[in-house]
Amino acid sequence: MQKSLLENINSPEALRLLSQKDLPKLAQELRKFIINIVATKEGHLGASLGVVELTIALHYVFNTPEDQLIWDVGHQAYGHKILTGRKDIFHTNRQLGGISGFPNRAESTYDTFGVGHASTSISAALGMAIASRLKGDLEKQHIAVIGDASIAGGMAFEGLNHAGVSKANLLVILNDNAIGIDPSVGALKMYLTNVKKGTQKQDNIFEALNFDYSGPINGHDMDAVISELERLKTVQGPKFLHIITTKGKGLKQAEKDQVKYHAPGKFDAKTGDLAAKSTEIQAPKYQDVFGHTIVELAKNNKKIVGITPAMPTGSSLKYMMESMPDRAFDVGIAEQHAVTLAAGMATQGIIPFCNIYSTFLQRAYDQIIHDVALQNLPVIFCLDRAGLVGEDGATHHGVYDLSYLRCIPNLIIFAPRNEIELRNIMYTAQLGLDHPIAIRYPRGRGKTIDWKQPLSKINIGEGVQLKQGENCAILSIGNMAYNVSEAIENLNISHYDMRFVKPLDETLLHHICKNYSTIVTVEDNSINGGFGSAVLEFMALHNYKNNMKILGIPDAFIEHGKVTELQESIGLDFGSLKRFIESLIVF
Ligand SMILES: Cc1ncc(C[n+]2csc(CCOP(=O)(O)OP(=O)(O)O)c2C)c(N)n1
Ligand SMILES: CC(=O)[C@@H](O)[C@H](O)COP(=O)(O)O
Ligand SMILES: [Mg+2]
Repeated sequence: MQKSLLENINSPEALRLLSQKDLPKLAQELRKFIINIVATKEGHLGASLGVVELTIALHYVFNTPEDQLIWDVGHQAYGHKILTGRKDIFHTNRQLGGISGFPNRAESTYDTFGVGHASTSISAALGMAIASRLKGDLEKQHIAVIGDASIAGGMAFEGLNHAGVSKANLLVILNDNAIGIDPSVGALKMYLTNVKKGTQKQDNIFEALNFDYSGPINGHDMDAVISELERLKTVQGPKFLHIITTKGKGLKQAEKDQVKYHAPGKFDAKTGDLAAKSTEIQAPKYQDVFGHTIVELAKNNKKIVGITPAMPTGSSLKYMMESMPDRAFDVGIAEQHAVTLAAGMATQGIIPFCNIYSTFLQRAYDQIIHDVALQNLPVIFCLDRAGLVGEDGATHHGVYDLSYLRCIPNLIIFAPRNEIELRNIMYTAQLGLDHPIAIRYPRGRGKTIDWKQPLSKINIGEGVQLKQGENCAILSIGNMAYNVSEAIENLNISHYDMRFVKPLDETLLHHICKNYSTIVTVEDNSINGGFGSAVLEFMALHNYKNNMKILGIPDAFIEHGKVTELQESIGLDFGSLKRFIESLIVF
């Protein structure tokens, strides 16, 4: 039996002691290691498999961690983590208390920049490179590795634009596999395809931006990649290396179905086959309720269009893209553009459903205020993955939207407690509202098997009572209603689903404040400035002096883990809620 190379590699120093001819074998072992662990522990797969040779070559050629290596998004950095001292704990990836699924400065000196959101690497690497120059260090290398979908993001272009006129010692490596999570889109993708085919007629964009451009080269040819990196190491100023790779390289199914194997869930490490799906009838994912309902509504309302920035599969807008390709738009990783595009459409009487993950909408904050709300354009925002998302962790939890949206005039904010409410608010919004609306709903499955009920209109600003009791009133928002319902099942407590964070149901709130001495709000948003804060402001304005408690995401970044574990860790699971509520009540 041949000796394992990976077994003895616990740092890039050890890697650099290997002979270059052994590196392809190491690549094979690294792929196998990643596949074996992701098969059972889950996580992102295809992206890391695609950059195995590049990862080895980078740590082999450059003097990491002294040289600064920045991975864009970071979902492709599993090989990097394994080679930089985290092999033995890699099985804890994305689990509570385990290592993060993304590079994280707190975790390792090799993780030079925290990532998770796309298109940041060029700016960050340029910042580091300029800092090095200012400190008189002209030897240090700064390398940004960015994918073909992420380089189309506005921030990446801003970084390239600046870098091209700097003298910074920056190397941008474009890892071009022609796909993001879903196939890459847009004119830049067409340009890159033409470069690969050798049919590009115009000037090279990157050369035109003043970069020393090389490529495209085969990113799986270890010797070719190493030799080009060695050459680039000696070139000063901004450099651009274009490599071509295959997402999912080394696992047949992952190469074939690159969308599914971006993050495939559990699979058989030997065969690559996905784990069998449960045959039990399950409640739908919220994303699918959105995806099917928009198609249903759009069939009857020709003004409806759908917009997603690079998440057709994740948002399930793919159903509309398949059935109505002219009216559903994947605009690439371009949240800012998606919002203003929707605003432009709304000025012309179109009804845009702009679907963006809560965490990624943070990118488009000014556009929501300046382009949508200030002009009171009736854009319908569907904010998926609101609340705690689980294993993606701090970079991806959608726990700020209620706070950052609530202060914006004109905007209606609604959180459905279940699938039926999501359908009904989508129906209500497309009937025509005088304002923009943000509808925020969680990742994963709901609980309503029989969710496809006839559509009915929701009165804007109206909350509902779910349970009558005495002693205390619990006010929840969104699907936190489930945890609350379970927590108070055997308690004599009232429960209200307020539904709208804005406008608040003031009639209902006056009633609640007059009838209950203790009020508790429950939300899966930050306690700073969210739903509870809105209720508290109402109470202060009207001089109510009730005993008031706000439960939600504390003022801290929440790590990764299962949603139930994370809820437990911050007292939002039903057991903790029950204990908390019981402690408030004097029996
Ligand atoms: C701002 C932002 N929008 C969307 C996403 C979701 N997302 C994560 S990876 C990804 C695709 C990245 O594609 P690419 O850059 O080509 O890298 P690859 O997966 O092909 O290695 C997307 C859209 C994100 N992380 N950040
Ligand atoms: C890396 C990244 O940003 C995406 O791949 C994200 O992990 C997708 O999240 P969902 O699994 O919730 O679609
Ligand atoms: Mg790609």
